Amino acid sequence: MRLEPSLPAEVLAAIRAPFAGAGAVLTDAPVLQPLGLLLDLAGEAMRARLFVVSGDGGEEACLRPDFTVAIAREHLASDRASGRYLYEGKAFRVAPRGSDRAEEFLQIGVEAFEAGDPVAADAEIAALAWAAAAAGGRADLTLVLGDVGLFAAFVDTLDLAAPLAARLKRAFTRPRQLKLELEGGAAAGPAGSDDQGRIAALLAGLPEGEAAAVLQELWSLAGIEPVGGRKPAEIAHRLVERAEAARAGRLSTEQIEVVRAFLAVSDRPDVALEAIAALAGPRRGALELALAGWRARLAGLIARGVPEDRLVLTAAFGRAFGYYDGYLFEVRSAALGDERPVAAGGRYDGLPARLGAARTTGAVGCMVRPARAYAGGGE
Ligand SMILES: N[C@@H](Cc1c[nH]c[nH+]1)C(=O)O
Repeated sequence: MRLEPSLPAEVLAAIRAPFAGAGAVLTDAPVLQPLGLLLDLAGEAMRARLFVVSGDGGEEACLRPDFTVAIAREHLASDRASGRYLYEGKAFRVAPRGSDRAEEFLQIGVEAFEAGDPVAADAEIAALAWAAAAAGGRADLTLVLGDVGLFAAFVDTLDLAAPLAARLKRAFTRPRQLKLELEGGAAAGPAGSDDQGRIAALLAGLPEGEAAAVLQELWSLAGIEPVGGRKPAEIAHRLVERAEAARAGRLSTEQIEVVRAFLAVSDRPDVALEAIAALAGPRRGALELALAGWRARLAGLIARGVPEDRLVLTAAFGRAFGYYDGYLFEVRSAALGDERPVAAGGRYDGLPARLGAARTTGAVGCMVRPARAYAGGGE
């Protein structure tokens, strides 16, 4: 496993210092995490990056690729209504093929599970990440901001049929699906004329239980049985979904153009927000609200000392972690490039509920990678 280059103790102390003022409790989290859960919550895109560990007979595990899910689990187990946690420890990710990235690396971070003004907390957390990253001495940093929710709010302005809007929103975090939607091609929604499309359309008219029974009957009539594959109920469910997607239709050429224009927005935040507002369709209410939130968030960031000329808002910005559901960001160094963020974070309000939390608060956090922040280092 490739290690990071070490950094001078005083630099590490300087990078750590901003976290000391965050009012968080120092917490430890298990290095081993349940593999299935991590894939569910961190996203399939993480699979290739996980070190999988198998013990004797036990549940399959992986080395923590980051701390967010691990700390959220600790928070839930503590049964506290709210909490703010500080962590410092190693995380582990398989380096992409051909890259010389460290696979075992230090992260310092904070995760906050708190009610209260989310926009203010967003600004506080991103400013914290910025301060820690900048303490490493690099003069070439930018704070790239994005928002998983902004795309959804934008799609809602377009007045699309509900199933099409839902499909498009889901595609935001799935680049291949999004490409299909924006090519307007046959593959975006399955066509109704191929064989699968016909069966799907027929089954979609039935309750799912009955649709599954029909499939079973078809198989026994034909004297076949699918081997080792999915159960009839699951197949029926998928076919019904396909039929619904097909009925939802596709984006028109004009709509494709507007969505493309939205996704191409990447600029100084005030300019980006203007551009997005100008692209909005007739139902702009929800988007206006989101844009107002962004103005407040940006004002908060600047008030907390992040230089305005280092901010970029990128509408299409996403991260490989699947748990984000609001604003998210990376602090990047021009010397290290886009693939090696120095710090990162964002909001993931939905994660605690997905972990089984009965009561939930907001959830937001960030981490810094000291070895990358260190101006004299190379990782
Ligand atoms: N865990 C994320 C950063 C983060 C912390 N909290 C939310 N996001 C990472 O390693 O990139």
